[in-house]
Amino acid sequence: MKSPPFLSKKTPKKLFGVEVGIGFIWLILIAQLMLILSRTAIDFIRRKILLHISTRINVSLISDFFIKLMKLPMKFFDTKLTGDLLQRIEDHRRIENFLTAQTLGMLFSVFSFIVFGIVLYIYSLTIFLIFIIGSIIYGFWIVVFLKKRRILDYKFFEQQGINRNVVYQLINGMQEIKLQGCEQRKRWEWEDVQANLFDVNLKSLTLRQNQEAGSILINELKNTLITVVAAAAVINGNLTLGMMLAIQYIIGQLNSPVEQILGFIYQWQDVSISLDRMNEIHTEQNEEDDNREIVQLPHKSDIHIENLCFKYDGARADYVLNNINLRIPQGKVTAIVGASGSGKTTLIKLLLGYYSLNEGKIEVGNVNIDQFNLAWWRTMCGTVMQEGYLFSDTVARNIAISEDEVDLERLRYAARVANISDYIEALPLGYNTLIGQDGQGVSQGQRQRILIARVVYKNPQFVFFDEATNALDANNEKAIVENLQDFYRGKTVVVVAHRLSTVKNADQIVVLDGGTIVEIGSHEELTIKRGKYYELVKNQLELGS
Ligand SMILES: Nc1ncnc2c1ncn2[C@@H]1O[C@H](COP(=O)(O)OP(=O)(O)OP(=O)(O)O)[C@@H](O)[C@H]1O
Repeated sequence: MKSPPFLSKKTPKKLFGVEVGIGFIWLILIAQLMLILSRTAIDFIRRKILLHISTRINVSLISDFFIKLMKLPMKFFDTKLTGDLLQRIEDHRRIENFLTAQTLGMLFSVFSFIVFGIVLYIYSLTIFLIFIIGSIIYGFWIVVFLKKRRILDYKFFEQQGINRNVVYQLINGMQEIKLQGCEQRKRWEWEDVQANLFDVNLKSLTLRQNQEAGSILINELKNTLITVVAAAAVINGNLTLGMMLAIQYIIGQLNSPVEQILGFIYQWQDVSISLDRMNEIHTEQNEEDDNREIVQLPHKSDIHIENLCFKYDGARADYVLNNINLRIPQGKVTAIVGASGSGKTTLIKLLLGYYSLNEGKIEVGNVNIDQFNLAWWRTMCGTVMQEGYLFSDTVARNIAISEDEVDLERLRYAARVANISDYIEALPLGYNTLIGQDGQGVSQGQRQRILIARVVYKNPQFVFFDEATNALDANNEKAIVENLQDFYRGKTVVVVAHRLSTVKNADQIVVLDGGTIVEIGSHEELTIKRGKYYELVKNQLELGS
C-alpha cells in the first residue's frame, strides 16, 4: 500500500494541481479564516435554534404535566409531597436535554464513526476488528452498571424530593420555627437529609469511578494492542510508518464518537427513568372522564344525601362519616355544627365531589353528583374553605379570580358585602394593590373577607362556607352576616361554623358527632331539646352573647 502524499518525505511542488507558493499559503489562510467565521456563525445560529427547540419542548412537557395534575383527584395531593412534585418538574429537563443536545450530538458521532470506521477498514482489517471487538467489550462493561445506576437514580430522586420538601417547610414554617425555638432541630433535620444525599452521591461516584477505571483499562488495552499490531506490521513491511501514524490518528478520531455513543446508553437510561416517573403521573386515574356531560339541574334542586359512608384512603381504616342521611333544601341556609374532627369539612368536600363515596349517594335535584362534570359543578358552587388561598396578585384579581375581564361594579358590590371595601379603597392603589406571596400583608380577618368577596363576586347557585368568618371580630362578623342574608336569597347555602351568631338564623341546623348526624332542627327546636346542640352552644357557641 502507498502512503498518502502528505505523509511521504518529499515535499510536493504541486498539490492537487495547484502550484505551492506564497499565494497558496494565503489561500489556505483565507480558507482557514472563512472556516472559523462560518463555524462561529453556525454555532451562533445553532445555539439559538437549540434554545428555541428546548424551550418549546420544555414548556410543552411541563404544561402537559400541569394539565394532568389539574385533572387529578384531591386524594392524589393528600399523599404526594410538594418536594416530590417539584422534583418531577425538574426531571423534565433531562428529557428536554436528551431530545435536543444529546440526539444531535449522537447523530454527529454516528456519522464520524462510520466515516473513520470505513477509512480504518480500508487501511487494515485486523486493526479494524481489534477496534470493534475492544469497543464491544467496552459497551458490555457499561451495560453491567445499568441496573445499579437505575437503583441509585431512584434513591437520588427520592432524597432530592425530601430535600426540596424540607427546604419548602423551612421557608414556609419560619414563623413557627422561631416561635417554638426549634431552629437548631430543624436545621439538623435539613443536615440529616444532606447527609443522606451525600451517601447516595458517594455511592453514585464510586459506581462511576469503578466504571471509568474499567473503561480506561479496556480502552488502553485496546489502544496498546492496536499500536503493537501496527508496529509489528511496520517491522514486517506490511505497513509504512506514515500509514501507522495515519492509523493512530484515525483511532484517536474514532475513540471520541465511541465514547459518545456509549455515553448515550447512560443518557438513554436516565431519560427512560425520567419518562417512567413522568408516566407514573400520566397514568394516574383522572378525577373524572374528560367528556362528562354538563347536567341541566332541575328547577327544584335540593341536595339529598342518602346513607353516606366515607373514609379517607390510608392507614386509618375507620369511617369519618357514617350513615349520613340529610336533605339540604334549595334556597335555604343549612348550618353544620359539631366538635372538632366530627367530619364537617369532610362533608363539604364530598359535596364538592373531591372524593368518591364508599357507600350511599349525594344527589342534586335527582342527579347523582357522580355523573356531574365536576369542573362545571364547582363553577356552580362558591366555596370558602378553612385553608382558602390568596394568590400573589392584585386584590381585584384575587376577588375576580376566574374571569378575564374584571367587572368593577360587581367587584365593588362583592367587597361591600364582605365588609372589606373601606379597607381596600383606603389602600394607595385600591383594588390594584398587590397582596404579597401567600396573601401575606393582609390579616387573617382581611384574608377571610377577601375570600368571602370572591364567592359574592362569583354569585353562584350553591354556597359552601367552612368556618369562613371564624377569624373576624364580632362587629365585622355581625355586619357580614347581615349583608350575607341578602346575598343568600334564592341560593342553597351550607355553613360550617362554631359561632352562635352565624348559626342561629339558619333554616336548619345539623349537629354532627363522631361522623354521624345526632340532631337536626332550628335553633329554637334544638335549644328546647337540650341535647348535643344545647351542650355545644353552652360550651362553644357562646350562648348568651
Ligand atoms: N386528607 C385526610 N386524610 C386522612 N384523614 C383525614 C383527612 N382530612 C381529615 N381527616 C380526618 O377526618 C376526620 C374529620 O376531619 P374534618 O376535617 O372533616 O373535621 P371537622 O369537623 O371539619 O374538624 P374542624 O372543626 O376541626 O375543622 C378527622 O379525624 C381527620 O383526622
